[in-house]
Amino acid sequence: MKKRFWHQRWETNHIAFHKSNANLLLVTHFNKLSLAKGQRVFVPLCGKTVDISWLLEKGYHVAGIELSQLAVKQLFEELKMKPAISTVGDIERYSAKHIDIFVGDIFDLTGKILGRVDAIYNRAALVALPKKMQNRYTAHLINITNNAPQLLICYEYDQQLMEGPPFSISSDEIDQHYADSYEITLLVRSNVPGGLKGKCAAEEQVWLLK
Ligand SMILES: C[S@@+](CC[C@H](N)C(=O)[O-])C[C@H]1O[C@@H](n2cnc3c(N)ncnc32)[C@H](O)[C@@H]1O
Repeated sequence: MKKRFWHQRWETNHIAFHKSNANLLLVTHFNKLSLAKGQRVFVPLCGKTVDISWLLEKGYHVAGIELSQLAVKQLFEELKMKPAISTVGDIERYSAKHIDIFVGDIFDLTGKILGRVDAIYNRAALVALPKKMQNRYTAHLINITNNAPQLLICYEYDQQLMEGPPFSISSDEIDQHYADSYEITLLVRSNVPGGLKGKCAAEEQVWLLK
């Protein structure tokens, strides 16, 4: 996906991926990461997800990265927080109490800029990237977070029936991306009611990578 694609999505408010309630799979399975309050959760490709608000309410600190400055401005408005804005290299950082959101391309984000990460919440992120970017993304994420444990939410469906995003990720692909770095557990696999985008049968899967 070209960066322009995502900027246009935000500019035209074409953001069906954005949900108004915290993701039920996050709420149900986040405790499997065994984090203590005050630990820092990284939300890659975060958009303005209300999952960030849920994490903050539960007492976690949050870091995120998002390409669209518009999305990040809306996120802080909706959180009713006034961020301090600074620039580090090609990246802007919007910071407020217990939250740092970086604005820019995740591939420009280094481990040093990101800082400590205790866990990753990876929803609508890996599946948002085309196949040819996925290897680079998963390796980069492991590198900049020092192999932090992850809660990863993916879809699996017949990619011939629908174009992404979201893209389909098979169990074999999960193994290819993560088996060298993590112990992989499939927490849940369930059918998407009505199919993905109402178009094709799909499964949603939650993976715990520790
Ligand atoms: C499908 S949306 C998901 C947003 C969020 N995770 C959620 O659950 O609502 C994918 C997001 O990734 C952002 N994005 C795409 N490519 C990116 C990149 N290379 N670096 C940072 N963000 C990116 C897009 O702007 C978009 O907001």
